[in-house]
Amino acid sequence: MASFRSQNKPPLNTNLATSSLPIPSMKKASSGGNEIKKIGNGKLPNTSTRTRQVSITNVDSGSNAGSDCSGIEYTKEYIDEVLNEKLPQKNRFDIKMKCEHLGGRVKKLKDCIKWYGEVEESLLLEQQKLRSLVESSERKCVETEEKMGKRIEELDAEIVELKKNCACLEERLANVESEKMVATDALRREQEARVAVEKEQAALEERSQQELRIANQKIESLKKDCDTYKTNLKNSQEYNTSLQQYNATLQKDLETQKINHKRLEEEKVAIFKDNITVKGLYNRLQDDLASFQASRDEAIKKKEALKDEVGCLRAELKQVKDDRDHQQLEAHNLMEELAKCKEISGKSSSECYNVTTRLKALEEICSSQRETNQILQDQLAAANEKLKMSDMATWQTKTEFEEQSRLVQDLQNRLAEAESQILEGENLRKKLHNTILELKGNIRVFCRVRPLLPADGSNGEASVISFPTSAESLGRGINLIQNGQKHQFVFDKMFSHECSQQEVFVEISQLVQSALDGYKVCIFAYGQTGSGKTYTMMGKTDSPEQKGLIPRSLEQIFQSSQSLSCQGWKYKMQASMLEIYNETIHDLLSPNRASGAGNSNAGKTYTIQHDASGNTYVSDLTIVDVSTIREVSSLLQQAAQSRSVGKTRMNEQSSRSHMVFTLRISGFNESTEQQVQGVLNLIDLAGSERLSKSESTGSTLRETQAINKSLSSLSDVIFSLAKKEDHVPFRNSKLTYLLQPCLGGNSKTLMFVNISPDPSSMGESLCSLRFAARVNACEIGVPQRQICV
Ligand SMILES: Nc1ncnc2c1ncn2[C@@H]1O[C@H](COP(=O)(O)OP(=O)(O)OP(=O)(O)O)[C@@H](O)[C@H]1O
Repeated sequence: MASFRSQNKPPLNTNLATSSLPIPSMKKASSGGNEIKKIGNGKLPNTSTRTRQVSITNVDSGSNAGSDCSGIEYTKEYIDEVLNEKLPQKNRFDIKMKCEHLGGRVKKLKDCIKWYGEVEESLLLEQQKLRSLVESSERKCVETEEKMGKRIEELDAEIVELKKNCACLEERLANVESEKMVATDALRREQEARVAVEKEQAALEERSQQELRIANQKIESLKKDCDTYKTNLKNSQEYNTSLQQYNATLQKDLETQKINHKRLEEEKVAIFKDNITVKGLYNRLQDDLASFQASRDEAIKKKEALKDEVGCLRAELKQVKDDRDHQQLEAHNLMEELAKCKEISGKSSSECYNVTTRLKALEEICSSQRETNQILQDQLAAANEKLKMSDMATWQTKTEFEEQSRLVQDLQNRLAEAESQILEGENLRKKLHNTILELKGNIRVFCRVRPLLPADGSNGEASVISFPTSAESLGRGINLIQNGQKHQFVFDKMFSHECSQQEVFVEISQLVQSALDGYKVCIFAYGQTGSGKTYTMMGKTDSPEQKGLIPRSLEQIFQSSQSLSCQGWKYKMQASMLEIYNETIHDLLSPNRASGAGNSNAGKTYTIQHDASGNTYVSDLTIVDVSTIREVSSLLQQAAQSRSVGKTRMNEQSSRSHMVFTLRISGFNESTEQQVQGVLNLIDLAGSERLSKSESTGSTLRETQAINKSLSSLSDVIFSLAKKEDHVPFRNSKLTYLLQPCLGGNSKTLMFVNISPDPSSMGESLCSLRFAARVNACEIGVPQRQICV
């Protein structure tokens, strides 16, 4: 500040110096011939107390023109001298001299006055200049002060800032100092430790010297042993080679097991078909048997009726015979009576007539009785014939029935045998399937390429996807050509565009079956939008051939649970369905949603929780008990209607959310008291897509961003698992947190990567395939069965 002031202060003395009036010096005037002596103290007369010097040399010489005062310095002493100058005594009375003397003095004084006038004038001028200088200086001073004020304010602010910084630095200093103290402590401790270590080192060195000596001795002995070791090493190498061979054999065994597995699968399918045929035959025979039994019962009934009829006829016949006998007896009596009458001809003719009439009547009755008897005899014969026939039919039916029963028994035995074979095969299948999964220890990946659609706008000729035919990647590989460069990928299974929904399902049916055996199973479909994820998972429910994996899996689960009931298994199943839309969970089975009340589940938290045994729960989610495929189908329909679907440039009916279907299966075996807890998670992910390609805007853009974010969280989790990092970022998105138990290790997980064959989608297809290849290489551990006895 001080220096600033000094820099900006106007140089006041500069002007004064140039215009300074020197005090008259004691020089002698060069002209005028008057000798001037030093007078007074060299100061101006009382007019000024200033010590400024007045010099005649600085007065304009022009102003002294006509006077002879140039070169004279008019000091006070000089004026006093002129004033006090006395006339010389000798000329006191000389008037002329006196006049001359006075004239000279007057002239000197006049010169002096003139000089002073000029000096005054110049001083006034000087004063004016100085005033204007002072004013300008004052103005400058004011300006400078203003500037300085502003600067002071700025500097004050800077000071405040600096003070803050200072406080901050002080704080840091304090921290640093405390750290320094800690470090000093640590250093001290380290130094102590170092001293201790040094001591120890010294002791160790001593000991090591000793040990070195011993070691040298040992080396000697070891050298001897070395030869022995070399021999052992050779043996070990041979052993290693044999182990490698054994490993190769195991690999071959695994391959054989796989082939066996496949064969068993085929056998199982054949047995299943046989079983179905036998069951059909059995059912037909059962129907036949039932109809035979019915006809036998009918025949027995008929026989009984006929027997009754024959009994009746026999009773009737007996009655008729009795009547006839009675009539014959009566006729006989009458005949005897007639004979007696004829003998007694003396009796009246009228009596005779009566007897004759009665006889005739009796004969008539008798003949009619005979006719009736004949009819009854015929009827009886016919009834006997019928009975005979009926007996024969009954015997025939009985024989047929016995034959059928034998056949049924035979079929039942065959069925039981087939079922036990199926059971054995099933157990073997489970064992092989689990062994394969344990050997693989990773997420399995199946790839599916959808057919070209008219909407793709490309023709098949421009095909950029091909399937290798080499032995090792047949049915597993896919080649993709982009910009003339070929990219090759191999997965666990490859489904070309020609594969039907049933062919795809056959490959996952064992996995689905594992859910009934108490495993956690997770199947999810990944791929760009419009690549066929929803088609693969849900399919077209209105067409039986195009049903997707979800309905087919559920059908299989219900069928198997029914067939396992003969082994004592009873299952309870609970279904739930949710979607994750814009990082928010929505309950797809909520009654409010179904009733079209929109998302009126406000207040529901839907938080994801995992328990200690790796089961996942979502609070407030609707869970429905299901026991038939029909119930589940209606739930699937309800959920499909509730799901958030939109139209993008890439897909007319694009799923804008991740849909998760969960079926919890609790099984209990009454005979073995075994209990299993399986979970089947079937997930249709939202499509990955590039913002630029999808041309999304507004809310669709937000949806797309949310989808891409959660899919990128999924890939972060997968890559973190692949790198076996300590921290896996499961909590970065709702999707990954929900799938944590499936991705984290103890479940059987399968990913479908869906690919579009459209050449314009090759960029996305390549990204999807690369991601899938990383997923396939990701080891997540061995799945565990949830079982308790
Ligand atoms: N294997 C296939 N056979 C016949 N048509 C298929 C097949 N896969 C997909 N499609 C058809 O392709 C179209 C898009 O399929 P889909 O809706 O399943 O794709 P997506 O991957 O689920 O899309 P988004 O992620 O947008 O929901 C549908 O019309 C579907 O019927």
